[in-house]
Amino acid sequence: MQLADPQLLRDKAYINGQWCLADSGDTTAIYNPADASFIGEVPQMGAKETHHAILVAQQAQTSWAKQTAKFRSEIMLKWYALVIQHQNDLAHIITLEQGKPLAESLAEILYAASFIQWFAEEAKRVYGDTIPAPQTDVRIQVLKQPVGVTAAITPWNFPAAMVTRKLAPALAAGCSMVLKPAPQTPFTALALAELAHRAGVPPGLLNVVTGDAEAIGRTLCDSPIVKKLSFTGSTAVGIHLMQQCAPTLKKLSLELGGNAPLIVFADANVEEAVAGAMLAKFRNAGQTCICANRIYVHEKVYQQFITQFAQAMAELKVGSGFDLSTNIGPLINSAAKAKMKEHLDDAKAKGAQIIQGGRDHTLGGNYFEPTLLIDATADMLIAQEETFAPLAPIFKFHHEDEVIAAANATEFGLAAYLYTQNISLMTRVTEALEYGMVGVNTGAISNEVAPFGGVKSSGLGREGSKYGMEEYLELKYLCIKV
Ligand SMILES: NC(=O)C1=CN([C@@H]2O[C@H](COP(=O)(O)OP(=O)(O)OC[C@H]3O[C@@H](n4cnc5c(N)ncnc54)[C@H](OP(=O)(O)O)[C@@H]3O)[C@@H](O)[C@H]2O)C=CC1
Ligand SMILES: O=C(O)CCCC(=O)O
Repeated sequence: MQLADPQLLRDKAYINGQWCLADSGDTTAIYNPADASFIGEVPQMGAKETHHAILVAQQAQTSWAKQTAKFRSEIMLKWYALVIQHQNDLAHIITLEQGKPLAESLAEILYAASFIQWFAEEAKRVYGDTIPAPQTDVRIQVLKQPVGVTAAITPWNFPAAMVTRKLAPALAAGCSMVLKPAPQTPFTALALAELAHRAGVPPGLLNVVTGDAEAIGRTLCDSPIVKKLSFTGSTAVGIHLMQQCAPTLKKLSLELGGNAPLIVFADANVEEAVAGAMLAKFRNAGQTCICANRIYVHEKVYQQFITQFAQAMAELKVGSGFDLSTNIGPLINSAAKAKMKEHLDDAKAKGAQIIQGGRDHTLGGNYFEPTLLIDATADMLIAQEETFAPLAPIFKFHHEDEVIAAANATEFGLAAYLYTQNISLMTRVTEALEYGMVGVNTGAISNEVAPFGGVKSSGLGREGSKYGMEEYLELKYLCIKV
C-alpha cells in the first residue's frame, strides 16, 4: 500500500513526544484481517514503559492545564485540520488493519475528526457557576477543573473514532492521556499521534503504549496518578477493569457490549425501516456495539419486511475493503467468525430458517456470507448475546407490550431503534425502552454532538457532546466568607 505520506505508518510507540521501542526490544506482528498478510510490527511494551508514560503524562498535564482554553483549542484545531488533510491515508490504514470498506474508513475518519473539532470548540465553554448563598456573608462559586492524568483502552472496531472520542475531550479539558490501542489496530492510533505531534501537542500530553493488554491495563488501573479510565470493549473486560480501578477510586467511562433491538411496528414505512435496518445491522460487517442485533417485526408487515430486506441484502458485496464495490469486509479474526457460526448453528437447531447466506464465504479466511434468519425466538443465543457479525435474525411480534418486554429482556442497554408513524406509540415505547440511546425512524444515531452511552451492563458515562466533556472535569466548590 502506498500512502501519500509514508511517515504516517509509525511502527514505534509514542511516549513523551518520542517514538520508542519496548525496553526488551520485543515486538508484536500485526496482520491484515482480509488476507492474513503481514502489515508490520509494534513494540510489545508492558508495566515499566506504561509507568514511564504515566509519569511524563503527569508532568505535561500540569503545564497544559495552566494554558488558556483558547491555546488548547487552537492546537486541537491544527490537529483537526491535519486529520482532514490526511483523511485518505488514514482511511487506508484503517482498511489495512481493520478490514472495513474504504468508504466506511473514510466516514470513520471524518467522524473521528468531528470529535476533535467539537471538543476544541467546547474547550472555550467550560463554564463554572455562581450559586446564591444561604447566608449574607458567604459567596458560593463552582469551578470546573481537569481531572488530571487519564487513561484510555480502545477497541479494534473503530480504531480512529474511539481514540478521538476519548482523547479530544481529555485534551480540551486540560488533561493528559496514556492510550493503549487495540492490538489488532495500533497503526491508526499511532498515525493520529503523529498528526497530533505535528500539530504541536506538547510532549508527554498524549502517549500511545502498545503491547501486553493485561500488564498495561493493570499498571494504568493500579496507578494513583491516573485519575480516570475510559474503556470501550466487552462487558467482561469492562467489569475486570472496574474492579482493578476500585482501590484507587478512579472516575470511569465504560462503553461496553450491546444487544440492540430494532422494532418495526405495523404502521411503519417499511421501505424506510428496511433501509434503516440495513444500516444499523451491516455497518462494519455488524461489528459495532450499536448494531441491530435483534430485529422485531409486527406480524402485519412481517412478510413484506422480510421480502424487501432480503432484496436489499442480495445487493451486498463481500470482499476486500480496498475493492470500491465492497460493502462487507472480513470479520476481525477467526474467533469473531466462530462466534457467528455458533450463533447461526444454535438458531438453526432451535428452529430458525435461513432465507439468505448462512455459509462460509467462498473467499475463505475471515469472510462470512451476510445471513438472514427468520422465525428467531428468545431462547436462541442470537437473542441473548451480541453476535458482532453480519447475522440478521427476524423475530415476529403481535403486541406493543410483548415487544417492549422482549426488547428489554437482556442485560444490555446501549442502543435501540424503532419504526412507527404514530407519535403516541413512539412516545410510550421510547420511554419504556431501557436503553441509553433510541433511534426513531432512523438507523444512524452516532454523531459528535450527542451523548453516546448505555445503561445496565452496557456501561457507565457518556462520550461525545457537552456531557462527554464533563467526564474529564472535576467540580470544586468555593465557599467564600466576605
Ligand atoms: N463496545 C464495543 O464497541 C466493543 C465490543 N466488543 C465486544 O466484545 C467481544 C469480544 O471482542 P474483544 O476484542 O475480545 O473485546 P475485549 O473487550 O476483550 O477487548 C477490548 C480491548 O481491551 C483489551 N483488554 C483485554 N483484556 C484486558 C485487560 N485485562 N486489561 C486491559 N485491557 C484489556 C483488549 O486487548 P487484547 O486484545 O490484547 O486483550 C482490547 O484492546 C466482541 O465480540 C463484542 O461483542 C468488542 C470490541 C468493541
Ligand atoms: O462502540 C462501538 O461499537 C463504536 C462506536 C460506534 C459509533 O460510535 O457509532
